[in-house]
Amino acid sequence: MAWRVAPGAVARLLLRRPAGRRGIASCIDPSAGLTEEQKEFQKVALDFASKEMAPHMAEWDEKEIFPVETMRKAAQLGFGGIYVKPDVGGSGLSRLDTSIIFEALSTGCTSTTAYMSIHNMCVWMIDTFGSEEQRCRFCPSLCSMEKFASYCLTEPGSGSDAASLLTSAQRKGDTYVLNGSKAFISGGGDTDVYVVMCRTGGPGPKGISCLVLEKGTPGLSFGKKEKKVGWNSQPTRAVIFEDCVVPVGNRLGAEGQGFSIAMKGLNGGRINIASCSLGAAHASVLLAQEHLTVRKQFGEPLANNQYLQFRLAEMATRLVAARLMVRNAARALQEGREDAAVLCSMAKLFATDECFAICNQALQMHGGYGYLKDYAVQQFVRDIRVHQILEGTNEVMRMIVARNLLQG
Ligand SMILES: CC(C)(COP(=O)(O)OP(=O)(O)OC[C@H]1O[C@@H](n2cnc3c(N)ncnc32)[C@H](O)[C@@H]1OP(=O)(O)O)[C@@H](O)C(=O)NCCC(=O)NCCSC(=O)C1=CCCCC1
Repeated sequence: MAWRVAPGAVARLLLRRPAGRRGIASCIDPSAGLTEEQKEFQKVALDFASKEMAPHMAEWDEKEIFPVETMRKAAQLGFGGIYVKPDVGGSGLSRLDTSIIFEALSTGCTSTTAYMSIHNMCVWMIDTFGSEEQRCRFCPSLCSMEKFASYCLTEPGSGSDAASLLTSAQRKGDTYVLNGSKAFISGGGDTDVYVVMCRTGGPGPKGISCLVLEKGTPGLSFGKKEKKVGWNSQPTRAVIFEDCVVPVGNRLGAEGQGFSIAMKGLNGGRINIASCSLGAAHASVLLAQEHLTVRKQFGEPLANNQYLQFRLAEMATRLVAARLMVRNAARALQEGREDAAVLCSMAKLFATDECFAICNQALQMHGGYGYLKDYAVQQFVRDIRVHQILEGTNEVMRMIVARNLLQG
């Protein structure tokens, strides 16, 4: 019997309405408890993921294709500025709605959806902290994904210790002169708009400002395309600034507000990335479910093996727990609660760790087949591994939670 699974296997599983035994809704159904409206756009996102993304995810990964046209199609559905205000082209949806959409899209291609989440974070930052003129200048073409954005915080010498960044912006009349470099920039080189955290004042967080740069600015250049374990449908490059002249009118917020803007962007970013992990884990559970049912060993389906049944039950339980954490944090952020930033960190920590474990277990259940590129499960494992590292490592997430508990 041929076991090889066509690249469209995930799409086929996604299109099947998730159902448990005897027609009772599956316990991992992501639409459980949602409003009718949320179920509606979740369905739109799942359909898009299964028809427009899942059939191509292996090719985008293999050939390192940044699927610009597919993302533009997604933007026509409102996914280019999901939590951006409607007057500048956004969809004006809530953080919870956003999480539901990213979870659904990620089942079709986690790497592409993760880039879209970063893009959405950048547009939200401009929408929220920009002047009317800046909002009108940048947001419409970003929401439609005619243009793409990159978030530039990390530097070769500052990762977790983000407030020690060195890229400098020296004020000269109505302009800043920008010098320095950024590392690991998603979309870098292929995107049009760069949201850059840089130093306009003294050391520490209060000396940081946020500038928006456009591709084509003299002195703006890019490093080589990095070779990565996953996230291959989005390019990653260093971004280099050599005497880049940026108008003062491109600064978001006041001088010294940049670190706060960057962190507020990341609060949402962290639950968005966690949502992408949920999608990958959901798809992996579906793949494992199917494999256990179809694959026979010792004369019977693997699904009859109690050890594997227990592992599958654990995977489903961890998925549902992670989803609850993410949705709880999304609600807290939407309500502007004081504990929102810490809850976002807890959700990012829990969901990205748990979902990686789920995907990895799904791969294990596939035996040797799980290690073959013909099977989608390995791509979900490779794509979400990095979610434990970026938008704040999970060690930094633990630090944020511990600080909250011990320092008030
Ligand atoms: C938590 C952290 C380690 C911060 O520590 P310090 O002790 O230096 O700063 P501290 O004294 O805690 O704070 C300064 C001001 O900042 C406000 N604020 C902090 N967090 C937040 C927050 N979450 N929300 C709102 N405000 C925040 C804080 O209140 C304070 O302001 P105040 O003085 O009170 O007015 C921070 O640096 C961090 O988090 N690192 C991870 C970086 C990190 O996450 N990269 C990821 C880079 S992006 C990335 O990886 C990507 C990859 C793929 C593409 C997309 C991006």
